[in-house]
Amino acid sequence: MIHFTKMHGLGNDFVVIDAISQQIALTPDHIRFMSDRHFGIGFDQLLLVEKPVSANADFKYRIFNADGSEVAQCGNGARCFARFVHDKKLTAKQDITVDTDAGQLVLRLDEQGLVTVNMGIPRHAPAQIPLRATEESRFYSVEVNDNEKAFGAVSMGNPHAVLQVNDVRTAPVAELGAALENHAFFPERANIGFMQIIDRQHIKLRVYERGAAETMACGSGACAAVVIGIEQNLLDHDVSVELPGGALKIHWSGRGHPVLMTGPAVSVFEGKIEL
Ligand SMILES: N[C@H](CCC[C@H](N)C(=O)O)C(=O)O
Repeated sequence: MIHFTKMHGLGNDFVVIDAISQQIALTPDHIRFMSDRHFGIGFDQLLLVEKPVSANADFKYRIFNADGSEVAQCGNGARCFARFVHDKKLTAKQDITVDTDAGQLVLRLDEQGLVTVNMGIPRHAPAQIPLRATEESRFYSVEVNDNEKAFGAVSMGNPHAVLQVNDVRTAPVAELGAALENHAFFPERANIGFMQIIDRQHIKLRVYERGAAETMACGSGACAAVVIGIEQNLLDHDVSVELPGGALKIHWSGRGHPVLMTGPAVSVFEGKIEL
Protein backbone atom coordinates (compact mmCIF):
# COMPACT_ATOMS: atom_id res chain seq x y z
CA MET A 1 0.00 0.00 0.00
CA ILE A 2 1.43 3.42 -1.02
CA HIS A 3 0.21 6.57 0.73
CA PHE A 4 0.23 9.71 -1.46
CA THR A 5 -0.95 13.33 -1.53
CA LYS A 6 -2.66 14.78 -4.60
CA MET A 7 -1.50 18.36 -5.19
CA HIS A 8 -1.35 21.02 -7.90
CA GLY A 9 0.46 24.21 -8.83
CA LEU A 10 -1.95 26.31 -10.94
CA GLY A 11 -3.69 23.16 -12.15
CA ASN A 12 -0.47 21.33 -13.10
CA ASP A 13 -1.23 18.31 -10.96
CA PHE A 14 0.89 15.86 -9.06
CA VAL A 15 0.92 12.77 -6.90
CA VAL A 16 3.51 13.35 -4.18
CA ILE A 17 4.95 10.40 -2.26
CA ASP A 18 7.12 10.32 0.87
CA ALA A 19 9.69 7.77 -0.27
CA ILE A 20 11.70 8.20 2.94
CA SER A 21 9.20 6.58 5.32
CA GLN A 22 7.81 4.28 2.59
CA GLN A 23 9.80 1.73 0.59
CA ILE A 24 8.89 2.58 -3.03
CA ALA A 25 9.84 0.56 -6.11
CA LEU A 26 7.96 2.05 -9.07
CA THR A 27 8.39 0.88 -12.66
CA PRO A 28 7.46 3.05 -15.69
CA ASP A 29 4.38 0.80 -16.06
CA HIS A 30 3.35 1.58 -12.47
CA ILE A 31 3.71 5.32 -13.18
CA ARG A 32 1.75 5.14 -16.44
CA PHE A 33 -1.03 3.24 -14.63
CA MET A 34 -1.19 5.75 -11.75
CA SER A 35 -1.16 8.75 -14.12
CA ASP A 36 -4.17 7.44 -16.06
CA ARG A 37 -7.15 9.73 -15.34
CA HIS A 38 -9.67 6.88 -15.88
CA PHE A 39 -8.04 3.70 -14.60
CA GLY A 40 -5.57 5.22 -12.12
CA ILE A 41 -5.29 8.34 -9.96
CA GLY A 42 -4.45 10.86 -12.71
CA PHE A 43 -1.56 13.35 -12.71
CA ASP A 44 0.81 15.26 -14.98
CA GLN A 45 3.85 14.30 -12.91
CA LEU A 46 4.68 12.05 -9.95
CA LEU A 47 7.08 13.51 -7.35
CA LEU A 48 9.18 11.45 -4.94
CA VAL A 49 10.56 12.86 -1.68
CA GLU A 50 13.81 11.04 -0.91
CA LYS A 51 16.80 11.38 1.42
CA PRO A 52 19.33 13.96 0.18
CA VAL A 53 22.45 13.01 -1.80
CA SER A 54 24.52 16.12 -0.90
CA ALA A 55 25.65 17.01 2.62
CA ASN A 56 24.09 20.51 2.40
CA ALA A 57 20.71 19.37 1.06
CA ASP A 58 17.56 18.51 3.00
CA PHE A 59 15.95 16.16 0.45
CA LYS A 60 16.31 14.57 -2.99
CA TYR A 61 13.53 15.59 -5.42
CA ARG A 62 12.69 13.14 -8.22
CA ILE A 63 10.18 13.78 -11.01
CA PHE A 64 8.40 11.38 -13.37
CA ASN A 65 6.18 12.46 -16.26
CA ALA A 66 2.81 10.81 -16.88
CA ASP A 67 4.44 8.73 -19.65
CA GLY A 68 6.81 7.18 -17.08
CA SER A 69 9.92 9.14 -18.14
CA GLU A 70 12.12 10.44 -15.31
CA VAL A 71 13.21 14.07 -15.72
CA ALA A 72 15.34 16.52 -13.78
CA GLN A 73 13.16 19.59 -13.31
CA CYS A 74 9.56 20.56 -12.47
CA GLY A 75 8.94 24.09 -11.23
CA ASN A 76 5.28 23.76 -10.19
CA GLY A 77 6.21 20.48 -8.56
CA ALA A 78 9.00 22.15 -6.58
CA ARG A 79 6.48 24.49 -4.96
CA CYS A 80 4.24 21.52 -4.08
CA PHE A 81 7.31 19.68 -2.77
CA ALA A 82 7.95 22.55 -0.32
CA ARG A 83 4.32 22.58 0.86
CA PHE A 84 4.35 18.77 1.22
CA VAL A 85 7.51 18.48 3.36
CA HIS A 86 6.31 21.41 5.47
CA ASP A 87 2.77 20.06 6.00
CA LYS A 88 4.09 16.54 6.70
CA LYS A 89 6.53 18.04 9.24
CA LEU A 90 9.49 16.47 7.43
CA THR A 91 11.28 19.79 7.97
CA ALA A 92 10.75 23.00 9.95
CA LYS A 93 13.07 25.02 7.70
CA GLN A 94 11.75 28.01 5.75
CA ASP A 95 14.49 27.63 3.12
CA ILE A 96 14.63 24.05 1.86
CA THR A 97 17.52 22.83 -0.31
CA VAL A 98 16.81 19.89 -2.58
CA ASP A 99 19.03 17.78 -4.79
CA THR A 100 17.78 17.03 -8.29
CA ASP A 101 19.40 15.26 -11.22
CA ALA A 102 20.12 18.73 -12.69
CA GLY A 103 21.59 20.36 -9.58
CA GLN A 104 20.15 21.99 -6.45
CA LEU A 105 17.02 24.08 -5.97
CA VAL A 106 16.19 26.25 -2.94
CA LEU A 107 12.50 26.43 -2.00
CA ARG A 108 11.11 29.14 0.31
CA LEU A 109 7.60 29.02 1.80
CA ASP A 110 6.33 32.49 2.71
CA GLU A 111 3.70 33.70 5.21
CA GLN A 112 1.06 34.09 2.48
CA GLY A 113 1.45 30.41 1.58
CA LEU A 114 3.22 31.22 -1.68
CA VAL A 115 6.48 29.49 -2.55
CA THR A 116 9.53 31.07 -4.19
CA VAL A 117 11.89 28.66 -5.95
CA ASN A 118 15.46 29.44 -6.95
CA MET A 119 15.29 27.48 -10.21
CA GLY A 120 19.02 27.62 -10.84
CA ILE A 121 20.97 29.25 -13.67
CA PRO A 122 19.61 28.70 -17.21
CA ARG A 123 21.83 26.79 -19.64
CA HIS A 124 22.06 28.26 -23.17
CA ALA A 125 24.70 26.11 -24.88
CA PRO A 126 23.16 23.69 -27.43
CA ALA A 127 24.95 20.73 -25.87
CA GLN A 128 23.46 21.56 -22.45
CA ILE A 129 19.85 21.98 -23.59
CA PRO A 130 20.38 19.64 -25.60
CA LEU A 131 19.84 20.60 -29.24
CA ARG A 132 21.23 19.22 -32.49
CA ALA A 133 22.84 22.60 -33.29
CA THR A 134 26.50 23.61 -33.34
CA GLU A 135 26.13 27.33 -32.66
CA GLU A 136 24.19 29.01 -29.82
CA SER A 137 21.52 31.39 -31.18
CA ARG A 138 18.67 33.52 -29.87
CA PHE A 139 16.55 32.00 -32.66
CA TYR A 140 16.70 28.43 -33.96
CA SER A 141 14.49 27.17 -36.76
CA VAL A 142 13.43 23.76 -37.95
CA GLU A 143 11.07 22.46 -40.60
CA VAL A 144 7.99 20.87 -39.11
CA ASN A 145 4.75 19.91 -40.89
CA ASP A 146 6.24 21.47 -44.10
CA ASN A 147 6.71 24.87 -42.39
CA GLU A 148 9.80 26.61 -40.99
CA LYS A 149 9.30 27.38 -37.30
CA ALA A 150 11.58 29.78 -35.36
CA PHE A 151 11.99 29.59 -31.59
CA GLY A 152 14.27 30.30 -28.65
CA ALA A 153 15.62 27.41 -26.60
CA VAL A 154 17.09 27.04 -23.11
CA SER A 155 17.49 24.45 -20.38
CA MET A 156 16.10 25.06 -16.89
CA GLY A 157 17.41 21.61 -16.01
CA ASN A 158 15.01 20.37 -18.65
CA PRO A 159 14.80 21.31 -22.33
CA HIS A 160 12.44 24.10 -23.49
CA ALA A 161 11.70 25.63 -26.88
CA VAL A 162 9.53 28.78 -26.91
CA LEU A 163 7.72 30.17 -29.97
CA GLN A 164 6.18 33.64 -30.06
CA VAL A 165 2.50 33.70 -31.14
CA ASN A 166 0.01 36.56 -31.65
CA ASP A 167 -2.72 34.94 -29.55
CA VAL A 168 -2.28 31.91 -27.28
CA ARG A 169 -5.99 31.15 -27.67
CA THR A 170 -5.56 30.25 -31.33
CA ALA A 171 -2.03 28.80 -31.14
CA PRO A 172 -1.76 25.25 -32.62
CA VAL A 173 -0.57 23.86 -29.26
CA ALA A 174 -1.70 20.24 -29.65
CA GLU A 175 -0.55 19.70 -33.23
CA LEU A 176 2.63 21.79 -33.31
CA GLY A 177 3.49 20.97 -29.69
CA ALA A 178 3.41 17.24 -30.35
CA ALA A 179 5.38 17.56 -33.61
CA LEU A 180 8.10 19.71 -32.02
CA GLU A 181 8.26 17.70 -28.74
CA ASN A 182 9.48 14.70 -30.72
CA HIS A 183 11.46 16.55 -33.43
CA ALA A 184 14.94 15.13 -34.16
CA PHE A 185 16.39 18.58 -33.32
CA PHE A 186 15.82 17.69 -29.64
CA PRO A 187 17.84 14.53 -28.75
CA GLU A 188 15.99 14.25 -25.40
CA ARG A 189 12.65 15.63 -26.72
CA ALA A 190 11.54 19.04 -25.40
CA ASN A 191 8.82 21.05 -23.68
CA ILE A 192 7.23 23.46 -26.19
CA GLY A 193 6.04 26.91 -25.05
CA PHE A 194 3.71 29.25 -26.97
CA MET A 195 4.28 32.82 -25.73
CA GLN A 196 2.13 35.90 -26.40
CA ILE A 197 3.81 39.16 -25.39
CA ILE A 198 1.31 41.53 -23.73
CA ASP A 199 3.95 44.09 -22.73
CA ARG A 200 7.51 44.02 -21.32
CA GLN A 201 6.24 42.84 -17.89
CA HIS A 202 3.42 40.53 -18.94
CA ILE A 203 3.12 37.46 -21.15
CA LYS A 204 0.51 34.79 -21.75
CA LEU A 205 1.84 31.24 -22.13
CA ARG A 206 0.63 27.77 -22.99
CA VAL A 207 3.00 24.79 -22.74
CA TYR A 208 2.89 21.43 -24.47
CA GLU A 209 4.97 19.45 -21.98
CA ARG A 210 7.38 16.64 -22.81
CA GLY A 211 5.84 13.41 -21.58
CA ALA A 212 2.55 14.95 -20.46
CA ALA A 213 1.02 16.94 -23.38
CA GLU A 214 -0.53 20.38 -22.67
CA THR A 215 -0.77 21.19 -18.97
CA MET A 216 -2.67 23.95 -17.16
CA ALA A 217 0.66 25.45 -16.16
CA CYS A 218 4.40 24.74 -16.47
CA GLY A 219 6.74 26.37 -13.96
CA SER A 220 10.01 25.63 -15.75
CA GLY A 221 8.25 26.62 -18.98
CA ALA A 222 7.34 30.01 -17.49
CA CYS A 223 10.98 30.49 -16.47
CA ALA A 224 12.20 29.43 -19.92
CA ALA A 225 9.78 31.80 -21.70
CA VAL A 226 10.93 34.79 -19.61
CA VAL A 227 14.62 33.95 -20.10
CA ILE A 228 14.13 33.62 -23.86
CA GLY A 229 12.01 36.79 -23.98
CA ILE A 230 14.72 38.74 -22.12
CA GLU A 231 17.43 37.28 -24.38
CA GLN A 232 15.40 38.42 -27.40
CA ASN A 233 15.06 41.91 -25.78
CA LEU A 234 11.27 41.59 -25.60
CA LEU A 235 10.90 41.52 -21.78
CA ASP A 236 12.17 43.25 -18.62
CA HIS A 237 13.65 41.39 -15.61
CA ASP A 238 10.38 40.95 -13.67
CA VAL A 239 7.54 39.36 -15.60
CA SER A 240 4.05 38.11 -14.75
CA VAL A 241 3.35 34.93 -16.70
CA GLU A 242 -0.34 34.19 -17.21
CA LEU A 243 -0.96 30.47 -17.84
CA PRO A 244 -4.34 28.77 -18.32
CA GLY A 245 -4.28 27.74 -14.63
CA GLY A 246 -3.17 31.11 -13.23
CA ALA A 247 -0.18 33.47 -12.93
CA LEU A 248 3.45 33.08 -11.83
CA LYS A 249 5.94 35.83 -10.99
CA ILE A 250 9.32 35.29 -12.63
CA HIS A 251 12.55 37.25 -12.04
CA TRP A 252 15.79 36.90 -13.96
CA SER A 253 18.70 39.39 -13.71
CA GLY A 254 20.49 37.99 -16.75
CA ARG A 255 23.23 35.54 -17.72
CA GLY A 256 24.98 33.89 -14.80
CA HIS A 257 22.06 34.58 -12.45
CA PRO A 258 19.42 32.11 -11.26
CA VAL A 259 15.76 32.40 -12.22
CA LEU A 260 13.34 33.00 -9.31
CA MET A 261 9.75 31.78 -9.61
CA THR A 262 6.94 32.58 -7.13
CA GLY A 263 3.50 31.01 -7.03
CA PRO A 264 0.99 28.87 -5.10
CA ALA A 265 0.98 25.20 -4.12
CA VAL A 266 -2.20 23.39 -3.09
CA SER A 267 -2.93 20.03 -1.43
CA VAL A 268 -6.21 18.54 -2.68
CA PHE A 269 -6.58 15.12 -1.01
CA GLU A 270 -4.74 12.23 0.64
CA GLY A 271 -4.99 8.74 -0.79
CA LYS A 272 -3.51 5.29 -0.88
CA ILE A 273 -3.05 2.84 -3.72
CA GLU A 274 -2.18 -0.86 -3.95
CA LEU A 275 0.06 -1.66 -6.97
N1 LIG B 1 7.40 17.84 -18.62
C1 LIG B 1 8.64 18.35 -18.02
C2 LIG B 1 8.66 18.03 -16.51
C3 LIG B 1 7.59 18.81 -15.74
C4 LIG B 1 7.76 20.30 -15.91
C5 LIG B 1 6.56 21.14 -15.48
N2 LIG B 1 5.42 20.45 -14.95
C6 LIG B 1 6.99 22.29 -14.57
O1 LIG B 1 6.18 22.78 -13.76
O2 LIG B 1 8.18 22.74 -14.71
C7 LIG B 1 9.84 17.67 -18.71
O3 LIG B 1 9.68 16.58 -19.25
O4 LIG B 1 10.93 18.28 -18.70
